[in-house]
Amino acid sequence: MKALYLVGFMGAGKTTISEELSAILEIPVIDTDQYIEQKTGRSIPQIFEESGEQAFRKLEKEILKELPTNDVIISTGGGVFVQEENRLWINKKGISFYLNCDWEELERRLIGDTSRPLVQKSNLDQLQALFEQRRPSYEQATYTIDTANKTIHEICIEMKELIK
Ligand SMILES: Nc1ncnc2c1ncn2[C@@H]1O[C@H](COP(=O)(O)OP(=O)(O)OP(=O)(O)O)[C@@H](O)[C@H]1O
Ligand SMILES: O=C(O)C1=C[C@@H](O)[C@@H](O)[C@H](O)C1
Ligand SMILES: [Mg+2]
Repeated sequence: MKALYLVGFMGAGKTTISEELSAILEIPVIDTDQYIEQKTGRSIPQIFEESGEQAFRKLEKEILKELPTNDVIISTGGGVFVQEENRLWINKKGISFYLNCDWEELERRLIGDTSRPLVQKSNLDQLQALFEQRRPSYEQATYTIDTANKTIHEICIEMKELIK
């Protein structure tokens, strides 16, 4: 089976859902953020701080092409699918799922977060503007999954039905 890529904004549930989907489908999962941290030995906030966002975007682009493209679930960082080159790669090599979540819910999940550099440096209006700016990119995924009022398990079953 082609790789399944989960895409969407910070807090949409990519990491959480990919872990449950991995257990249901019995295929491994790779989280691009965790992969970059392991590969570089640095945390994402550290990479942003020491090398800047552009260096992080370059790393994302590089590692995407190192990852397997069969029998795997890839949970992408929130900015991966925004870069056109990455989008083209993902949609050519695999099946992408946009986890669509309304802004009010994302805001609730992101308030107080200390692990995401873009949340640290932006106020809520700026984050919402970034979300709106990125939305047309996310909408180019193979499938859009509306996650509102659904449990993680329900979302995974919906995804499973789409690929069977
Ligand atoms: N369907 C859901 N119902 C309830 N809580 C959820 C749901 N999906 C995600 N969450 C919660 O939202 C939070 C953010 O989820 P997660 O870290 O998986 O987002 P992400 O999309 O991987 O973000 P990032 O792009 O920053 O890596 C977690 O606390 C998770 O438990
Ligand atoms: O949406 C983004 O640009 C990001 C999302 C996270 O997954 C991390 O990749 C990082 O914090 C940047
Ligand atoms: Mg994540």
